[in-house]
Amino acid sequence: MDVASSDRIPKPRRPSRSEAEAAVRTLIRWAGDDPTREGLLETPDRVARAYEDFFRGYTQDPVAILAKTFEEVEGYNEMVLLKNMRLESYCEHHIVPILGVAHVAYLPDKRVVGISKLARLVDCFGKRLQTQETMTSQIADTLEKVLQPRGVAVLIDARHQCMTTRGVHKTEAATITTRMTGEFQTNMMMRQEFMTMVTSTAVGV
Ligand SMILES: Nc1nc2c(ncn2[C@@H]2O[C@H](COP(=O)(O)OP(=O)(O)OP(=O)(O)O)[C@@H](O)[C@H]2O)c(=O)[nH]1
Ligand SMILES: [Zn+2]
Repeated sequence: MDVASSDRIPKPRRPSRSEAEAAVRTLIRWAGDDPTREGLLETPDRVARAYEDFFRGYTQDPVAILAKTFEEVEGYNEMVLLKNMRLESYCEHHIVPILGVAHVAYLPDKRVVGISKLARLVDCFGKRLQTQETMTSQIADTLEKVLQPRGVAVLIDARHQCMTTRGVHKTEAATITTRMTGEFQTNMMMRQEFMTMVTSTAVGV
């Protein structure tokens, strides 16, 4: 998949800050409250600022995040796994949080990337309106395209507040999605090693 086409940075005109705040006042009225009462007066401003935080991924370039790589790793060519990264995202159907963890691994082909960049990549796609399947694919496909490793594995384990605080109210239900490429797709042992490492409890101090 072409990463550029899957990186859905929105193209429509961005509304002004005052238009965004007016929209929040409309939603407050729709919810049944009065946006002119004291406790709600500053809420449109706060919500606009919160949206800048929730959706900061639209201002980030996922390819640029992975631009800097290193080759001086003494020929290290085993799996690199960053596991248990907190994932914060937002359901594109209901605009409520998707919260969970992401595990990202790759098999380097000469080049490695700074490990924090894997976390930045997860945030870049997470902090947007998403489905879990889409962001799982976007993370894996960007790593695949930019780093050109021997394989990529991504697993996301998350709870959708649209299923816990509304709708079917299945509080404990967690959704797991995976995307495997290269040797993780073709070599069952490699896939199994990834799954074992992800589920093992050992954590460095
Ligand atoms: N596949 C997928 N579905 C999602 C994700 N996030 C939310 N959904 C689902 O999107 C669907 C939207 O269904 P609709 O029938 O259009 O909306 P709805 O009436 O609000 O659905 P309910 O949640 O069943 O009340 C629901 O089944 C959600 O559970 C996601 O990341 N991936
Ligand atoms: Zn939802």
